[in-house]
Order: sequence, then structure tokens, then C-alpha cells
Amino acid sequence: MSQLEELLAVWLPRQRWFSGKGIPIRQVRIESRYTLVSAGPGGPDLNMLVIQAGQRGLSSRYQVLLGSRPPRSLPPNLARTAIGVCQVAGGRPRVVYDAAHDPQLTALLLERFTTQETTGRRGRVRFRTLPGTTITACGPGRLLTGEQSNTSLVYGRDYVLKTFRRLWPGHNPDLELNMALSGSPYVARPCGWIEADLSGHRAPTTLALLQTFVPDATDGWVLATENVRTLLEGAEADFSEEAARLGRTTAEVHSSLARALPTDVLSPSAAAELADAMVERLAMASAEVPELAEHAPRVMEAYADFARVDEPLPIQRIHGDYHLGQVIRPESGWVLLDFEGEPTVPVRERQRLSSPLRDVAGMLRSFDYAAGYLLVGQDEDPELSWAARSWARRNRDAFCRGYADGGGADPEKHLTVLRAFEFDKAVYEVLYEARNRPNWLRVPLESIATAASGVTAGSGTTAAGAPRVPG
Ligand SMILES: Nc1ncnc2c1ncn2[C@@H]1O[C@H](COP(=O)(O)OP(=O)(O)O)[C@@H](O)[C@H]1O
Ligand SMILES: O=P(O)(O)O[C@H]1O[C@H](CO)[C@@H](O[C@H]2O[C@H](CO)[C@@H](O)[C@H](O)[C@H]2O)[C@H](O)[C@H]1O
Repeated sequence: MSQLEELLAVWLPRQRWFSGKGIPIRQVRIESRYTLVSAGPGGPDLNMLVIQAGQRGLSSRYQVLLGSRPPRSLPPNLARTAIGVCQVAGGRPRVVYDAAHDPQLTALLLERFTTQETTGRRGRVRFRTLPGTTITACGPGRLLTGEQSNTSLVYGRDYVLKTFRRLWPGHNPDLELNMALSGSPYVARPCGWIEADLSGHRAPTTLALLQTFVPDATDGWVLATENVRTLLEGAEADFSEEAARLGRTTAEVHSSLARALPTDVLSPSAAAELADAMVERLAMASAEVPELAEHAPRVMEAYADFARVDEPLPIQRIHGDYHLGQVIRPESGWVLLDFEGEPTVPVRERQRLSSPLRDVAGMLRSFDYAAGYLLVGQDEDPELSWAARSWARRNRDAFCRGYADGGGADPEKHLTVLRAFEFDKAVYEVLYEARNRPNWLRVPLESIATAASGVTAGSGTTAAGAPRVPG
């Protein structure tokens, strides 16, 4: 490995967006390096690196936004973003650092959209603008610091630039679906994107998406958990109108996607394949989180029931990783973000048509998360547990009602399908939490334990085990 690759191998596992945590990195290889912007001699450069991280014989691609400056010229406020000092592409030693924190570089990055030049041999990095859109440079980008799989920069009240971290060849579904929905009041308007031709791949790969910023909005996770907190503190709290409205908006977005993009019906053989994929994910998660294994037989039963369902299941493009953190609420109503799907799954698989009930299941899981997460690590208090679960139940029901009212398939009439999707999502979450936020692992594990403990959806609880509240 080169000096820079050695430095990246140490830095990478500490990044929130690195999805291979917990598995030692054996090798880092820089596949491509593009100088995207340069502030001139003595000033900073912004390099976009595509790197391959080798772990246990598997290799994953990531995008790194690398700042570089002459040694000892890193401003004190950027000191904590330093990765090290090394030669970049054989030149003089430079200090390299995480460019997303550098106001000078983030400002120049947005400016590149206004000049439209290409970078690299044969223009292998392109800044693209949607027809009819004029992008105006507006100063530095503010780095969002939330629990993210990618890295987003907010430019004033105008734009958000999301750089995708884990790269899979092809157009990112976030770009595809936002373009298909462009003009809808329920999404942030896409303005442009950055793409590159990765070595060995003909189709361009999306590196970043530029969207309009939705001002004065709060994300659904914050709104929901504040509501649960109020309730657990003993005060009145109701979220069900918001949940119902979110259900309606979700159904409308699904209808728009079905109108704009291909649709189909899931064949019995495809349903069996899907059930196999769920079983495979369960096996992988149980190997990594042994506590899950004791519930596996009950979860498998749900998957087997799903494989036997003989009703035709409409399929279409869907959100793919739908949860309360993917929706924001300005005054005007809910807006859906991040149509990327599950970032650890290859883009080709994420582009497959799927049942919109998968998104419904994702959001239902999220109501359980919002209810469960405040109680994790607390001493068991039956009253609080009951209140939290009842909150989840009420909002799950309201969301489903809203979804059906908005023209979506009535989730209540597809409980077998929903149950399998909810289990599959919860299993995904077990893996996600084990790798990224081990303190949260109990949230999906407890949902699975409750749901697998024998009470079925038809007998008064849902897959995640929240009791039905009378009335
Ligand atoms: N267009 C936007 N307007 C306002 N806030 C946004 C916008 N896009 C993203 N955000 C904020 O950034 C957060 C992360 O964005 P998201 O697309 O979900 O990134 P990731 O794929 O890394 O999870 C969102 O939860 C939201 O708070
Ligand atoms: O938003 P991302 O695309 O980065 O999605 C990943 O991270 C999410 C956490 O930020 C994770 O969502 C899980 O935790 C949420 C609370 O933080 C909860 O609302 C979701 O229901 C739960 O799945 C998501 O699974 C992961 O792909």
C-alpha cells in the first residue's frame, strides 16, 4: 500500500459512513483520484478518491473527499479532520484531511456545478445540471452531523449536496427516483448530480446528488421521539394525525412512482426467491448476532407463509429504506428524502421492482423504534413499556389507515406479507445496529423477540408485537 493508502486504512473504520465496521481492513487501494477543485498554489485541493477497501477477501468501494494542503498550513479549526502527512500522487508531501469540513473547498465544490467542466481523462467526472435548472454558488456548505450513511452539505437555504459514500456501479436510485418524482410536492426538487465512469464499468456511477433544501422542516424521527418522550413523562401526546397524513403521502408517492416507472406482479417463483433471500439474510445476521438465532425458527415460519401467499402482489419501484429519519415535516406537509434504498445492497438489486408494502413495513418498524429506543437500557417498567407500545400501535394503525385512504393497498388486508417484510427489516436492523450502533441493538432484537414469541398478527398484535389499543 502507498503512504496515503496506509493512512486511509486507519482512518476509514472511524468514519460514521463506513459500513464495514468490526471487520479488519486488510488493504486499501486507490482506484481513481480526481482533483475536483484547486485553490491555486499554496491553497487547498479537493481530491475525489474512489477507493477499494479489502476485508476478509471482499472488496467494497467508497468515495473519499480528500483535502490536501502544504504541510503545517492546515488551519487550527481543521486540525481534528487531519488524516496525516504524505505524498499525494508522487508530489511533495502534503497534509491530507477530510475535505467535507473545509468551508473553502465546499464552496468551490458547489461552484463547479456552475462551470460545467469535466475532470479527469476523457472527462470521467461530470457535474450535471437538470435541464431548466440554474445553480447559483452561495458560499460554503454546512456539514450535517446526523446518523448518516452518506455525507450531506447544506448550502444556505438553497441546496443540499449529498455525496454517496459506499459506491456501487450505476445510477444511484436516489437520483433516478427523485428525477421520476420531480415536480411532486412530496419530494425535494433535484437540481443536479456528479457522476464518474468507474474503471471497468460503462454506465456512469452517481457520486453525489444536489437537491433543493427544504427550509424550516423537522425530521420525522425527532418529531416522533419528542412525542413519545412527552407521553412517557406523563403528559398528553398524540401523533396519530401526523402518522395518518404520512401514510397518505406515502401512498401518493407510491402511486406517482407506479405511474412514472415500470410495474409488474410478483410471480410465485419470484416470491419464493424473495423468501429465500430473507432466509439468507436471517442466517447471516444470526451468525453475526447469536442472540437472534433462538428466534430464527419462528421468523422462518413467517417467511414460509409469505412464500405460500397465492394472491398476486403488485410490484414497482419503491423507496427501499423507509423510516422516520427519511421524512421531514415543513409547514406544508411531509416530504420524503433519500430514495437510495439499503446502501449496503448492490444498486442492481435495489433497482428491482418490489412490493410497496415493503416501505409500509419499514415505516411500521420505525414507529416501534421510536417507541422502544427511549426505554433501552432502562430498568423494566411495565407501565412505561405498555405506554410506549400502545403509542407505537396507535401510530402504526393510523399510518396504515392513511395509506389505504391515500389509495395504497390496505395493509390490514396483507398481514402475512407485511409480517414477513417487517421481520426482514428487523433482521436488517439487527445487522445494521450490530455494525454501527451496538447500543441500539436491543431495539430490533426486542421487537423480534416479542413478535416471535407466538402471538401472530391476526391475533391482536403485529409482527413487532405492539398490543392493540381498544377503541
Ligand atoms: N432537501 C433537504 N432539505 C432539508 N433537509 C434535508 C434535505 N435532504 C436531507 N436533509 C437532511 O439531511 C438528513 C440526511 O439526509 P439523507 O438523504 O437521509 O442522508 P443519508 O442517506 O446519509 O441518510 C435528513 O434526515 C434531513 O434532516
Ligand atoms: O438513513 P440511512 O439511509 O442512513 O439508513 C440507515 O440508518 C438508519 C439510522 O440512521 C437506520 O434506521 C434505523 O434507525 C432509525 C432511528 O435512527 C429508525 O427510525 C429506523 O426505523 C431503523 O431502521 C436504517 O435502517 C439504515 O439503513
